[in-house]
Amino acid sequence: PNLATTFLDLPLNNPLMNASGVWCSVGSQLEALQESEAGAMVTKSCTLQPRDGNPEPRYRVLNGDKPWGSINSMGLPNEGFAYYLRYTERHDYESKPLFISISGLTLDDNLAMIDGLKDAVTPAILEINLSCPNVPGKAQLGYDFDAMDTLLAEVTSGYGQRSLGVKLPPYFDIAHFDEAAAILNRYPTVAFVTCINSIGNALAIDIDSESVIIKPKDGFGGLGGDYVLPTALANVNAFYRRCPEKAIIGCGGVKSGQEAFMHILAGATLVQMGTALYEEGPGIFARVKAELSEIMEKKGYSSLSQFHGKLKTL
Ligand SMILES: O=C(O)c1[nH]c(=O)[nH]c(=O)c1I
Repeated sequence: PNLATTFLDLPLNNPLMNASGVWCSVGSQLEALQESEAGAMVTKSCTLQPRDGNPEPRYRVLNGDKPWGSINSMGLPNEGFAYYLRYTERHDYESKPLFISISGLTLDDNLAMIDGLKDAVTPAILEINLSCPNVPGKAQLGYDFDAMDTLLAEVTSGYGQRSLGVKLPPYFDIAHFDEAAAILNRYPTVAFVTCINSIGNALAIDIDSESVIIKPKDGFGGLGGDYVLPTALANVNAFYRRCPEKAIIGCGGVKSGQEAFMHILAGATLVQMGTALYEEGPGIFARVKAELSEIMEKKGYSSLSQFHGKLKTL
């Protein structure tokens, strides 16, 4: 089977990539992704200035030996926009496409980063993060539809005719799928939607210590991993159905070829891995590629397009 695909007219050897935030904050990690079997890669969401982020412990896998997922409240630690812009200038675009993720603390910061990017001669693809759940005092833009609309109006005009994408939080209500999609569909240069970011503000408890397990925010943090797969699949399919002109990138609960296959069936063109990559490292891409290929072989599919978005209903 052939795992090759295209995204915004760019060729990819396979649909797998990292989720922003995982294994992509510093040069050594970015180089490891560059060397890995990932079909594409994305940088850690950045702010205009470097940030330390929240106090540790701020990431934990949940339920010890049999982890069902992760909880994190990193707090947007990153090396600052200039660092990632420099990486976009030294990335090997022949080997795989690069996405750059921005998550400005203010609209002005987002516009300043957009300004820095729009003149850059790099073919990096912009993914704007509207869904960081862990910056104390900063509500998620993805849950404030007016603010999201205003940001998209400003950002798309600042970015001109260049295509870009948004990283959305999970929604849990059909009316919210409808409203978010209606906003996105008013911005034709928003060429893709990445669903989902972590399920925000979950709480993990350790009964031996009778305590929370991460330090920031009294233990509240974003949930990833197996826990979020059904919600991720729903968001991928909801936006796939509602935004026929846009590509969907699936993220959430992918740890093997099985979940990658589900995301593609639900409408994802590319598939991101976060928690599973954090735990296994960049070798995961070769493993999941092989697993996805094996599933396709068994089902008699020779290309992704033969089942992409072809989820059946009853
Ligand atoms: O806490 C983080 O840094 C973080 N953590 C997440 O789970 N999603 C995000 O978008 C971000 I910016």
